[in-house]
Amino acid sequence: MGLGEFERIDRFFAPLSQGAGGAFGLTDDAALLPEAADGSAWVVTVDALVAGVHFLPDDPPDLVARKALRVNLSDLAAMGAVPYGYTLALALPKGLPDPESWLEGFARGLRADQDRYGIHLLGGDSVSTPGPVTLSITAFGSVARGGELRRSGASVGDDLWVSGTIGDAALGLGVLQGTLRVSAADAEILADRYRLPEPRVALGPALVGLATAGLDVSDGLVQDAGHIAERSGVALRIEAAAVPLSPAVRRCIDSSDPLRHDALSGVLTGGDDYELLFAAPPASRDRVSEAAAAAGVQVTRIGRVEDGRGVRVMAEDGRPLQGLERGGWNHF
Ligand SMILES: Nc1ncnc2c1ncn2[C@@H]1O[C@H](COP(=O)(O)OP(=O)(O)O)[C@@H](O)[C@H]1O
Ligand SMILES: Cc1ncc(C[n+]2csc(CCOP(=O)(O)OP(=O)(O)O)c2C)c(N)n1
Ligand SMILES: [Mg+2]
Ligand SMILES: [Mg+2]
Ligand SMILES: [Mg+2]
Repeated sequence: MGLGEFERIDRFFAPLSQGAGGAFGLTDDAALLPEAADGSAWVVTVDALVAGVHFLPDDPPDLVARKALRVNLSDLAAMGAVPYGYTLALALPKGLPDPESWLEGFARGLRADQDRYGIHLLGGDSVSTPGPVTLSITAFGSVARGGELRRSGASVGDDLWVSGTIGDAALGLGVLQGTLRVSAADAEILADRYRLPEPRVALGPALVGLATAGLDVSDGLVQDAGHIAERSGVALRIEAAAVPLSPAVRRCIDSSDPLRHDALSGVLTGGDDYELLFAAPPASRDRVSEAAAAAGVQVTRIGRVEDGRGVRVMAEDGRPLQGLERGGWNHF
């Protein structure tokens, strides 16, 4: 006989709440959040992940756990918030072959990233499902009141910046699904970036007071840029050639048929990047660079904010890049 619901909570989850007094060791009906620090506000976000939709059904459970946590930490960073803790709702298929070893790996992944990001599990729910593994994490963080980074606020003349590199994860998914062939070394690099995003937890808070608008790129650079454009009531112009690419992604693009834009459009619209896209005035360039250097993150200027509406991605010849109609992921 395997472990029941409450033994599973005791064994795998309660230890992850140690250190957060308000979690009561996961023995009560709900958790208490402490008072927000003076002048700070709580920030809360939730993202759900479904096997076969957000991760591959046979992805290792520790990486599933860490990805679920990290995509939420990415949304906190996008608001300029410092992470505090999280709750977890987990639905496991009754027919999962070895649920205890899956849970052991899953909890190990949570532990690794809790330690890395200095956060704790505050509570959750454990249920069974006739469907695929499904989980939802709600993450809490804090930001100086009024300092939160919104999608609105970009002004004509601002620079448009992005952190890290774009497209690795989307091409990594293609590699894992067998639709993209690359060298074994590049396959590993790209697949790793798909399975384990790097939320920009230090950069986000460092942009408070510098960025005029921002978000994290989850659905695809072009589509997510569209959210800033819409909420700010401006147009965004992106120079495709300026978008930062890792060497592995550059090799994919260089080896794809120059008459087709498959690899490049996959990069610009594929999503799963979890990089920060933000606007800031040209007068702040040096301070943005210093903030990024202090956060240990590369940032690149990829365009600017203009009068108008929508997103225009320009090719090197100065004409709009074609084939980006589907700007990113849409669930429905
Ligand atoms: N089912 C829902 N109920 C309430 N709010 C939702 C729901 N789905 C999305 N939202 C809200 O809509 C906005 C856009 O959501 P989403 O595209 O998921 O943002 P993100 O890409 O940052 O996760 C967010 O403010 C989110 O909180
Ligand atoms: C197996 C698999 N297929 C496809 C994708 C691509 N994909 C699925 S959802 C998504 C967008 C991000 O997920 P969403 O639920 O929209 O997160 P949010 O924008 O709310 O942060 C992408 C790019 C994937 N990550 N994994
Ligand atoms: Mg979301
Ligand atoms: Mg987001
Ligand atoms: Mg989305």
